[in-house]
Amino acid sequence: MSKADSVRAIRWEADQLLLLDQRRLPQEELILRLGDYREVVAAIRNMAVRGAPAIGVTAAYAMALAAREAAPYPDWRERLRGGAEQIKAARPTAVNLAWAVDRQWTLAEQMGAGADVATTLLQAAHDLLEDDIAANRQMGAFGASLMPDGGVLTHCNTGSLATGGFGTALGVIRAAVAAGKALRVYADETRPWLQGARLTAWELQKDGIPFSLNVDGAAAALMQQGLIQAVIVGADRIAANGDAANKIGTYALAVLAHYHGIPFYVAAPLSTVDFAMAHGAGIVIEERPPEEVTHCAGLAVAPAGVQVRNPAFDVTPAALISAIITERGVARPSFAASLRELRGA
Ligand SMILES: CSC[C@@H](O)[C@@H](O)C(=O)COP(=O)(O)O
Repeated sequence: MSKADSVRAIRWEADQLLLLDQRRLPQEELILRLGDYREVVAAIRNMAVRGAPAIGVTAAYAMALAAREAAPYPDWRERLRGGAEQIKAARPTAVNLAWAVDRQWTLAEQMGAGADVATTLLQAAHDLLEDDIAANRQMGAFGASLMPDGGVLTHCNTGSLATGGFGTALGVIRAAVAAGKALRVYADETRPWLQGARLTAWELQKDGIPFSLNVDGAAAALMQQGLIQAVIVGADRIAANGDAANKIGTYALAVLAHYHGIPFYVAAPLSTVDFAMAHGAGIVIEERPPEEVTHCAGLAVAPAGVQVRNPAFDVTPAALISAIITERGVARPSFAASLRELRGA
């Protein structure tokens, strides 16, 4: 496989959706071949594919598969609507999922009798994948100059694996390195799924970008030691006022960055902004199974029967965010007006 900035974790081949199984990385590059939208729903739910933009693109392909199944029947619209509801329910927090399903549904609804809904939705999914990569490259172009010569802390995985390709926050880091910035990445391991240790480290190593991996709890000490000059993360849903939901632990980093006077950046496409949601308090936070916390690689690390809280995301208040980097430019506080302007409303 080539450098990780061009890794394609989501592909369409021989009438099937191919997903690089992110649960198996970095040990194994296993490709899942899915021909039924229900299998795709399971892959989103069980984290074989994850990351907000990647989930959105995958959901668009799931809609194409559902359309292919429904198309021969006179009641294809009802069948497709049933599929759309299942796909939408796979995970609740990343707005890109519902956004992609709604886009595909609207397209299908507009089609007249005899139209080839399956082919149309498949082409729309291909377009969404290419648009996502283009958006990431644009974010990189807008965000590179914000990156310092120095330490950049990031959380979770926001790279090629979390998107159609290239990445959001990791895309900005890639673009900054390509532009000659002498930066070093500090990657949080990101408990409990270890997206930082397993996925971000895999991508950075493939690209030859200088980095080190740290446990999540080390972030404060790294900042105290003067090693971090900026924090950059992705987002799963950004409210209209700029409050941003992202992987659990992100809010803690924003508080720490504020205390240490370090800029805190969010990089996300405009499809991650939920303009219908006024504040972050309305964002539904996914609560995942307790075993993700009580077990590590199948081994129990906590006494049996303990009570667990396992929120997968938290919400960083807009007041702690220095800038939101999008494919149309950089939004600055106050974000409500700045984001609306970028959207073009
Ligand atoms: C470009 S990805 C942005 C976010 O989706 C990412 O930071 C994140 O929180 C992913 O969570 P995950 O639970 O791995 O899907």
